[in-house]
Amino acid sequence: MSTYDLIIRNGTIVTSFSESKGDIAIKNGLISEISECGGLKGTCLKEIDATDLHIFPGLIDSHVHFNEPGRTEWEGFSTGSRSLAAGGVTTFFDMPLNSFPPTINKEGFELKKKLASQKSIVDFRLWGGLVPNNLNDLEDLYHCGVIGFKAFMSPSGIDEFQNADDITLYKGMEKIASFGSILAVHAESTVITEQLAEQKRLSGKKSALDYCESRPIVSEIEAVGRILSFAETTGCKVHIVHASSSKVISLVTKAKEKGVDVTVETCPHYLSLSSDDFMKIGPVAKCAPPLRDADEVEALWESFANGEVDIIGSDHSPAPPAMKQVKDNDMFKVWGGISGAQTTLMILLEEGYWKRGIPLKRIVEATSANPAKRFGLYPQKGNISVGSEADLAIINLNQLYRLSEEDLFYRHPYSPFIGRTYRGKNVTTIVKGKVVFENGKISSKYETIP
Ligand SMILES: NC(=O)NC(NC(N)=O)C(=O)[O-]
Ligand SMILES: [Zn+2]
Ligand SMILES: [Zn+2]
Repeated sequence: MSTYDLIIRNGTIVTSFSESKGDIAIKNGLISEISECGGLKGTCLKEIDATDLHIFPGLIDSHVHFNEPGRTEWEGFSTGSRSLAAGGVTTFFDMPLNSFPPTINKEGFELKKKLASQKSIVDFRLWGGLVPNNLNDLEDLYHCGVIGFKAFMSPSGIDEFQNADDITLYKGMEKIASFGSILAVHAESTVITEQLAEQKRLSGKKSALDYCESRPIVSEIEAVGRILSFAETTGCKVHIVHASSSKVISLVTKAKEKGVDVTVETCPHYLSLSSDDFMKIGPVAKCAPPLRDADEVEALWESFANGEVDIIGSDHSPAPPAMKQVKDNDMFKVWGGISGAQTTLMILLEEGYWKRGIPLKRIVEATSANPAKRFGLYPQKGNISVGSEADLAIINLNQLYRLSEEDLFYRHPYSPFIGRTYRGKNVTTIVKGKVVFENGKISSKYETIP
């Protein structure tokens, strides 16, 4: 008779391609058996009854800014990873900024890796940066094991992480293609956004609406078109992050049809908040690209439903509260970034599954299977199958609750979603077989923040 570390019984197991009831046995951090309910024979150290609950592969959040080292007071791996665990996320990919130093060379990578290994309670990978003057560091970063490279096409808001000019992009992409790696891009046009911002400044216009108008959808379309042409020429794999509009997504779809190796991410905030919400909620909802109007939000859901959105990432990019407050009535001066690491799944369940009838399989695909596939982690991650890592989120789809500040594990517990009501809550999170979140709490072993 087998002995297991953990058995989860009677849950509905959801993957990107199937949904069925069953039991899951875990040993040494891996899924060692899956059977029909009641079919598992053997003993175990711990058992979880998942009757009436759904089991998803743990989410993979391929886009967070935890800002450690250097700006740990903005977030950090301890608080950031706990918020992910609460939200059912079992792996994150940390962006190469806004940490100091940024992850643009081997030293920066090793330092961040050490800190994340000590402090994170979920699994992680690190992005490397492509910035002007670090072309000679890309190969080292690749050998360090970066999950991919990230570049900005417009200013990042952080002096030590400069946006890449076209030559840096093009040459960087030639190199990245030579290793078979991938470039993720923040695609907004510097020319368009800076000219429009300057016009607003000269006419004294600084409201939330003015900020949105200074970063129109066409600015994303122009930048995405440019990066796609570089991708076609260099053969470099490209991943467009935080597309705010279905118009950007369809540009990517057309490029895929032409054979360009490109994928696209959008974020829960673009799917659940509009520019009108931004006017009402204020600076906590400021991000770049900005929130769009309600018709755009609906069109983005269409792109999500029909599979054109490959990946959902949170783009969790917090800052200290003082930087998220309006000073001099000027929205342009507020830090651009939304805190969303903890809320991805609940938003997709409420707004997608419950309100718009999006199948759970599609949600699993965009939050887990696709990021695992795109970044070379599938099927060890992103799936529930024998031999895959036991990264799981156990979800009560019917649990109704109102999000409050006390629910948030962030270093600074603000969020544009506070006060909203959601159906569907992650109740237990398992990372490589270890229960890190249970019954609405971080497991006692991980409670103390280092
Ligand atoms: N420096 C940042 O963290 N920027 C982020 N800020 C946003 N999206 O508002 C981003 O991903 O571009
Ligand atoms: Zn960005
Ligand atoms: Zn980001």
